[in-house]
Amino acid sequence: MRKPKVFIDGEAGTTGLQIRGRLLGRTDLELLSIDPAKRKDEAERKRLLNAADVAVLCLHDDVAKAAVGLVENPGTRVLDASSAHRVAEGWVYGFPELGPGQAEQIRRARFVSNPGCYPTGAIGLLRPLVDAGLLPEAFPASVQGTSGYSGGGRQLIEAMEGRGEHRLAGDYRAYGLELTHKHVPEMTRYSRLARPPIFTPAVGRFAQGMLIVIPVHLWALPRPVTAAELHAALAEHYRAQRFVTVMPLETYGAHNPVLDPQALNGTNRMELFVYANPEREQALLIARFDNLGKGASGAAVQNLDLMLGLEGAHTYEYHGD
Ligand SMILES: NC(=O)C1=CN([C@@H]2O[C@H](COP(=O)(O)OP(=O)(O)OC[C@H]3O[C@@H](n4cnc5c(N)ncnc54)[C@H](OP(=O)(O)O)[C@@H]3O)[C@@H](O)[C@H]2O)C=CC1
Ligand SMILES: CC(=O)N[C@@H](CCC(=O)OP(=O)(O)O)C(=O)O
Repeated sequence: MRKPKVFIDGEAGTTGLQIRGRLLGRTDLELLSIDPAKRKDEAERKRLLNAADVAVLCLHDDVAKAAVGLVENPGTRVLDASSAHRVAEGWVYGFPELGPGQAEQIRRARFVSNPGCYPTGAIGLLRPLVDAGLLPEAFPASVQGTSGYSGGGRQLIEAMEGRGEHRLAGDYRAYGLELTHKHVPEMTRYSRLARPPIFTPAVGRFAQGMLIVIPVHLWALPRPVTAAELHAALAEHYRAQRFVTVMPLETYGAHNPVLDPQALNGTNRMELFVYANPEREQALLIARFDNLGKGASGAAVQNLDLMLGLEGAHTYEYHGD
């Protein structure tokens, strides 16, 4: 049987390498590789893009948009890891766990946009609660994100790992303070929020791993809702999902929990937590995952397999390249 051909445009970059590492050893597809000396040669990239059954774009937004313009073969499908097409007409959002029918849409789509890392956690927490009617569409969401520095791609990795004058000062930095981060449109749309959340990202001096924290003042909701109800709705939504686990409800006073953002590194898993303080009628929704796993490259290979009908026993874990 003919094996489907996959070309990773940008395979030498952070996301591309992690996708490649997850596909090495796979015998059910053929990886088309570009000669490293020609990796930015447009003619060679165009040839490979059009030779592929699925082209995976691991490029910055402007280059990804131009790459789609190079695809002339109607048989070539595109999976874009960049943020260029996440809310674009004609593209399916590659978060299979979003709701009923989403995985099927990804299976059939010609153009699939992989979600952003921060939105994966925010949408993963908010959308089931909005769908269940526990949070109103008008919920004034605040999304606090902490990422490992690989989320910033090669340039931030070099700045964090560099020496001397090339090394970025400080171990932690809040950014996106102008409140216009490029992930906000997809968070708003796919969480079904009426207004954009306030999104405050931060990056620390650790390579990989991510926490997304969303506070909920339960007392301020238009109708009474408990943290246990939020937890039950998330547990029900993700009951049959392999890669998203809803952890037991944590109630104030039980113990002093701490969360390590790096705990799921190398996996395609995401853990969702609900922490509750019933006395204060407050809850915290938290998502933990690897920004390069379920936040990018693990998710991309999960989507690739849906598009190719190859999903099965794969775990999408990264074992190096
Ligand atoms: N890192 C992450 O956690 C995530 C990244 N993404 C998205 O994935 C995309 C890739 O990001 P990331 O892998 O981090 O970025 P990197 O900068 O690490 O990789 C981008 C790659 O594209 C190459 N490139 C640049 N211009 C061209 C060109 N004209 N033709 C072919 N290749 C080119 C770069 O080469 P060179 O370095 O030599 O310029 C580099 O190898 C981005 O859109 C990013 O937003 C999405 C989710 C998470
Ligand atoms: C730490 C860091 O810089 N993170 C990146 C987001 C990484 C990511 O998800 O990339 P996409 O934009 O393609 O989704 C940022 O905030 O721009």
